[in-house]
Amino acid sequence: MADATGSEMKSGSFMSEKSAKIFVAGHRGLVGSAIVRKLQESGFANLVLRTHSELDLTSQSDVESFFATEKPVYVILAAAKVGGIHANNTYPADFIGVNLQIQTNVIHSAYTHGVKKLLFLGSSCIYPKFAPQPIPESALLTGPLEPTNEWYAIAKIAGVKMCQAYRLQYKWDAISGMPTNLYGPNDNFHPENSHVLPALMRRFHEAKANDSEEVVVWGSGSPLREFLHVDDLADACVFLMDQYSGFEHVNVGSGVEVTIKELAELVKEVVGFKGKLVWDCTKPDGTPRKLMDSSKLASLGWTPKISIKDGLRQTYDWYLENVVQKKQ
Ligand SMILES: NC(=O)C1=CN([C@@H]2O[C@H](COP(=O)(O)OP(=O)(O)OC[C@H]3O[C@@H](n4cnc5c(N)ncnc54)[C@H](OP(=O)(O)O)[C@@H]3O)[C@@H](O)[C@H]2O)C=CC1
Ligand SMILES: C[C@H]1O[C@H](OP(=O)(O)OP(=O)(O)OC[C@H]2O[C@@H](n3cnc4c(=O)[nH]c(N)nc43)[C@H](O)[C@@H]2O)[C@@H](O)[C@@H](O)C1=O
Repeated sequence: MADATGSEMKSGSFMSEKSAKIFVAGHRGLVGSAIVRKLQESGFANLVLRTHSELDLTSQSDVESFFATEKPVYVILAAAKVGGIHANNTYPADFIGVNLQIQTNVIHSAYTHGVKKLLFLGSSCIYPKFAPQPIPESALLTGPLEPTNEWYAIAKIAGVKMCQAYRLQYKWDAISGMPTNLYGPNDNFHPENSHVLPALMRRFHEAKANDSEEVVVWGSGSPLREFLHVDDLADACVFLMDQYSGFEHVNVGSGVEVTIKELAELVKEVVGFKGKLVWDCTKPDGTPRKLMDSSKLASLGWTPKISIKDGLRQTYDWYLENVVQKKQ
């Protein structure tokens, strides 16, 4: 039965529909590739996948014809313009414009072509810069955003609201998950445009390989960040597809936060770099802290499994095998 927010609280059908056609948008990215691995491991055999060059999700007409032809039953939207603090700060028009286009096209066409359920992925940056910690879902739109990523955050907030609006008006099952900072296989290791964890992994690796004495790390080292391995996130996404059909977005975090200085020391140890760290305080720190309150997801029955130490080792092994060795 639907409640006042249009939420059908019945659940549990996704896992029993292993042959249903599922469109994972962004399947070659960090998150999309982990979701594909998880779905395949769980026995889903009818995935429909398109690379960016096969289907540009910013094109409304191409997205429309894709949905009209393929008619997927479920959609997981993991395609977006994504980057770290520098990329967000440097390309604000792309971060707001491309993300609004992708999510508007996919959400609207999915609804129009009879998709049964859609999962939209936002980010912890939707919350105010000085939100209460840990940040509950109810903190959304209660204060000003962090300026380094407000353009991206506004697009993501619009995505959450679009899912809620379609649920209210059409009783359509669109849900949103808000992941914390993620890492793992298929991350973006670009030296400037990536997130902190892959950026440092690459910088320490290259410094070790070149016998450099020091590595530059951005900012003061004092900001706190919560990291979740992407395989845990993928597991949570499948769990939400199966078990959650509510109006409100759901935080997906690990509950474990470290300072950027602690993170740098951890990555340095995993990589085996023996030199020193130099802090570049001309670079922005961004938000001081963004620990998510993931108690709602825990009360639904999901908790993460991968510790940051294990996750870092696994990611560094993946980086050595798939990035370093392939270049040689
Ligand atoms: N990484 C993180 O720490 C976090 C990520 N998230 C969210 O998770 C989702 C996935 O992020 P993540 O996997 O890290 O990002 P990635 O950059 O690793 O992957 C994004 C994917 O989207 C595809 N894509 C981008 N633009 C288009 C387009 N116009 N048409 C078709 N495909 C496109 C990319 O293809 P191509 O590379 O070929 O352009 C890529 O495969 C995003 O919604 C992001 O906001 C949330 C919190 C933290
Ligand atoms: C997931 C989230 O990611 C972004 O927000 P962020 O958490 O601030 O992202 P970040 O990983 O880039 O930085 C985290 C911290 O780390 C410091 N830092 C040190 N050295 C490097 C470094 O070499 N690269 C980067 N990128 N940061 C560095 C950096 O100065 C900052 O203090 C959003 O824009 C948005 O995309 C979003 O939703």
